[in-house]
Amino acid sequence: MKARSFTAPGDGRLTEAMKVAWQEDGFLVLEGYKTPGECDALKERMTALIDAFDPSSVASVFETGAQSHARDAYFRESGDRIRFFFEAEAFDADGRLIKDKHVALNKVGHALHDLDPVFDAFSRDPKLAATAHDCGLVEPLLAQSMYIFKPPHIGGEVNCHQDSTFLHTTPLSCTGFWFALEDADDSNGGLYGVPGGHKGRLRSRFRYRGDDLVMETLDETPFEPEERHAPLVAPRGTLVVLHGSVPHKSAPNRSARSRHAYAVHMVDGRAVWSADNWLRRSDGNPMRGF
Ligand SMILES: O=C(O)CCC(=O)C(=O)O
Ligand SMILES: [Fe+2]
Repeated sequence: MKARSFTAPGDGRLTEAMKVAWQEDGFLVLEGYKTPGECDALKERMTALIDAFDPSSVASVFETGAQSHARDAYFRESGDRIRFFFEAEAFDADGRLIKDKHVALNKVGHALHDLDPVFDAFSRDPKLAATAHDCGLVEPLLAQSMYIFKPPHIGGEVNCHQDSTFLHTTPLSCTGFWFALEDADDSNGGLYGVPGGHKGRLRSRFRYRGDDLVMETLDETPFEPEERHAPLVAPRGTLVVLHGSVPHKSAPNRSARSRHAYAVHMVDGRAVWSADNWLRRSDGNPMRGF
């Protein structure tokens, strides 16, 4: 069954019905949160960033082969930079890029919100500060941002996960703010979430153990079966708020339509940030709020 959705509040403040849905479901679908013009401006800005990006400048990073040190470092250092990650199917068996770069990327991350003025303004919208507050973040800090492409035909699946796995605090506080920049549904790799699944335990943590990045199991309980996953149908402009413990995923995109989205993940400044999180920022460059 499709998840419940609401018309976005003009000022970002949640109504009582929205607060109830957020508490019960662990996600909140707010249609029309951003205008078509705001969505298009962000897409145009990303097009310009890709125009300026030369894939051959990072060729070593995308060489195929099981363990690429360059690829690993490119990812690890991306916490306070703007870096470009390709779809696996954008390369042929010899590791040559066989798609135009504009339809070959999986995502760009993870500090667009700090480093690019257009993304900064989209992310630090006062309306979003009000929504973040009403979703329980008392001192919201913008931890990471990702532009997610789900390109036509080759857009990869995102396996079921909880976002607190990747951005851990004590107590847990990670909250995702995912914006559909294009219509997203079950025909083009749209999102799915488990209503009420945020009441379950955090299953794992992706963290440093010494110099290694590891996936540590915290709880063996499997994620809910397929039939418990509701499509989070999101027309362009929709904001989907995701509780850090709610299991969610997205399907591959085999359609001819792309499915661009932009996600900002926040944590609460009152919670203690886990120093062994994968996401690291250079010294003297702390996470900031609104
Ligand atoms: O856009 C997707 O496919 C996945 C997004 C996601 O998992 C997130 O924003 O937390
Ligand atoms: Fe996620």
